[in-house]
Amino acid sequence: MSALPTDEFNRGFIEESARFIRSQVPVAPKLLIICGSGLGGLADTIEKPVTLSYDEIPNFPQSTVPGHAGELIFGTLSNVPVVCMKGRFHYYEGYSLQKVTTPIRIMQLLGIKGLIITNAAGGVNKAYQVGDIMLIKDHLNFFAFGGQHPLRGPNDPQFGARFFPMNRAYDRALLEVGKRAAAEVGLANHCHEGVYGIYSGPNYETVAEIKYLQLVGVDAIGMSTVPEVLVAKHCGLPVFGFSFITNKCVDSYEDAEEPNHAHILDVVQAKAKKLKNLVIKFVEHTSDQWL
Ligand SMILES: O=P(O)(O)O[C@H]1O[C@H](CO)[C@@H](O)[C@H]1O
Ligand SMILES: Nc1nc2[nH]cnc2c(=O)[nH]1
Repeated sequence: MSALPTDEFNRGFIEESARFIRSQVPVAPKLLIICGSGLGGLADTIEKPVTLSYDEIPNFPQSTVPGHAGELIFGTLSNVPVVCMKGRFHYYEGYSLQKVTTPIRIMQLLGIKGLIITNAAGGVNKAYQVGDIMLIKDHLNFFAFGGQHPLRGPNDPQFGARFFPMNRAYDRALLEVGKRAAAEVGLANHCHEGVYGIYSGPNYETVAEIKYLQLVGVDAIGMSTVPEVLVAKHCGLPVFGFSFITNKCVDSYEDAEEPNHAHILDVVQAKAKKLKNLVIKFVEHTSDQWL
């Protein structure tokens, strides 16, 4: 059995980060937006931005992946105080799942009331096209089937209960708002509802793995999101999430296409404006809920 990283279970460790952030930013955020690979541009829409670099914050992990700048952007969107994480952490970077998810707990201590989570993902569902978005209605946590969990270890009841439900992890009402917002920004014909699956990475999937994912009902595959959603749900935060489909997963040995991170970042860039508009509309429609 692997050793537990004890500092990450220590509330004082997280409180120290929260205290530092409080001393630097004038307004406490109500909503956390996590930007997926290449999606950091979502933060450009924030008004009166205040930037904190991850390396200034005590105990905060550092971004190591291209397309993840490593900055927190505080400000407002539709009058809602928000914080945008331009850069998230992944298990394949070498972080424990506890470390991957500490930002959620830090932000909860700062007073956030909800989470918007985004990612770049491969389209497993054959109907999905590059450039589509998938509103996340559920996930398949392959890590948990293997006994890997960010909440493994001592439970801190001040954050949440040891045993907690996940069957409504992706808020149904927020998902409906997301659908409406997508239609309003011209994405109706490129918008799906589906199941996100987590794969550890850092490699992309084999053909056999993609065929397996198709069989078990995964619509989009990535290397993130699930640990953060687990910790958000544990501490009672409503979650809205979407995947941006950056590549079609290869499910045939005859297909010579290969996924590539630089190309994935380019694909996100090409659709950046629409995705920003989607987030703006979503926050506009839900602002009352966070204030
Ligand atoms: O999930 P995000 O952070 O968007 O990134 C996705 O893109 C990277 C692979 O290209 C992986 O990190 C995968 O998880
Ligand atoms: N695991 C995985 N992550 C991705 N992120 C973006 N595309 C992909 C993909 O095809 N597979």
